[in-house]
Amino acid sequence: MIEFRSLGKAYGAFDAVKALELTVARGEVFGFLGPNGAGKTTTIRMMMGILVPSAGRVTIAGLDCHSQRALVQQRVGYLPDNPVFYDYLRGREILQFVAEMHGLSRRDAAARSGQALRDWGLDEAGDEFAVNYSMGMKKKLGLACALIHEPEVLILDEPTNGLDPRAAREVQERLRTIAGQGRTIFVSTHLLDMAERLCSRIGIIDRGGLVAAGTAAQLRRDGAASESLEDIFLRMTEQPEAAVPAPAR
Ligand SMILES: Nc1ncnc2c1ncn2[C@@H]1O[C@H](COP(=O)(O)OP(=O)(O)OP(=O)(O)O)[C@@H](O)[C@H]1O
Repeated sequence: MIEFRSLGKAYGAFDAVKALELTVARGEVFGFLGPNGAGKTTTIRMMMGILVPSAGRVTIAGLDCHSQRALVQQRVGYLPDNPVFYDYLRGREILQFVAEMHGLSRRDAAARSGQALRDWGLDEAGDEFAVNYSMGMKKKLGLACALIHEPEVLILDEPTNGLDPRAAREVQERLRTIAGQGRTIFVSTHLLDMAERLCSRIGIIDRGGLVAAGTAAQLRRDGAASESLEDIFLRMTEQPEAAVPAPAR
């Protein structure tokens, strides 16, 4: 469903993403894990056609994410790492706008927006301007926008970043319900417990390169059942010892 073939992105001499080779199957919930600066957002932006790869390609349902990005965007729902809304629009109007952009009639868009507000617990805030929304409400509105056209693939960049534990739990529970509906989900996260609970397979990216991919059980060293996902993550993204500067004479 999602195929990365030698995908790379360089900024000058710096490789932000290096020769990424990966296949995500239809219906899979794939967790994309990596430390800060590993290349997760860069990869996701190439999937959405908003960054041009320096090498290789990524396809979704056989469509090239760069040259066929308009077709890809019809099939994909996307939550950016930092969703930005028109401050002077109300939550309901934002959903209506996004739904109509996806080709729904005004009446269908209104019905879908109302349902989305109820699904995400934003019903009472639907007529409030988005500028007044809390971080948690903005993320929920972003997820509702990503799902409004009922896409078969969801690409989520840090869906629980910046949320308090209760809001994070609510979002995770909704995502589990959505995952149960058979959609293909590609989700980047720092939250290892979320990856463990939500994802059928996990990929770990470090300094631009994919260092491992598999189920949590497959990633455990030599079948060490006691190794937590956190242990695996720390082991695979270990930094070389920092050079100790020579003492000044
Ligand atoms: N326009 C740019 N020019 C140069 N370097 C960039 C540019 N955009 C990103 N980078 C670098 O590319 C690397 C990967 O960044 P990216 O945002 O993809 O990481 P990330 O895994 O999403 O990190 P985080 O978890 O902190 O959001 C970082 O080292 C970043 O500084």
